[in-house]
Amino acid sequence: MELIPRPRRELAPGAVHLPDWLDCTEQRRLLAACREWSPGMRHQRLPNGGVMSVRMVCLGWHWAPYRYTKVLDDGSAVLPFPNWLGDLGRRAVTAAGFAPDYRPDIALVNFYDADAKMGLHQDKDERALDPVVSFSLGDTAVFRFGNTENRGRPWTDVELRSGDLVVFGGESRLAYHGITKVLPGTADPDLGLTGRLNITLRASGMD
Ligand SMILES: O=C(O)CCC(=O)C(=O)O
Ligand SMILES: [Fe+2]
Repeated sequence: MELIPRPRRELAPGAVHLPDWLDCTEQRRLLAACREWSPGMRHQRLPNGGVMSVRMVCLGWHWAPYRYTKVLDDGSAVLPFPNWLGDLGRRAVTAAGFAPDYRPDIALVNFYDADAKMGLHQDKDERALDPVVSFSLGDTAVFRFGNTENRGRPWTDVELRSGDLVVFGGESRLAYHGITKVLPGTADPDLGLTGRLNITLRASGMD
């Protein structure tokens, strides 16, 4: 928690940053769940031959760049998307000012070590255009939120700290965004996480 509270901020129309949205108890609960999911974390190989620096595990639908599947490459089934995470997602979109009838069925759980980044990209493999919800835990990271046209400016850089919520939907649903750097050692030692976790929720629009 911050000594001086950071204000809620619109990053672009339809994109909102709510600092310290998860309290310490909720952060711990989410971290404990991530630890249960973490044995499935992998560095994803991209079709262009690159390998992502984050380690990722998916719930509900597996993101096999750049499409969603129910089965992983090794033939195992994707982990289930828990109801409580959907409830948390509904609370999050409501807090951000979006309609509460949100039914996310995908979570991407990303782990960033000190050197991991995520290049600017659009979340555009979903068939639905419901908002994306993002929760951050652990080390602070610099989140770049751009525009829907291309990877260039205008963009806004914002620090995401443990407990922060970002929701982007509406006109910003297909905006380019990414993580330019993690600030190692910035996590509250009491949380007990070295590195950063980010959990994004999406609605697939698929059965
Ligand atoms: O780590 C973040 O804050 C962003 C993650 C992200 O953009 C994604 O998983 O698509
Ligand atoms: Fe994304």
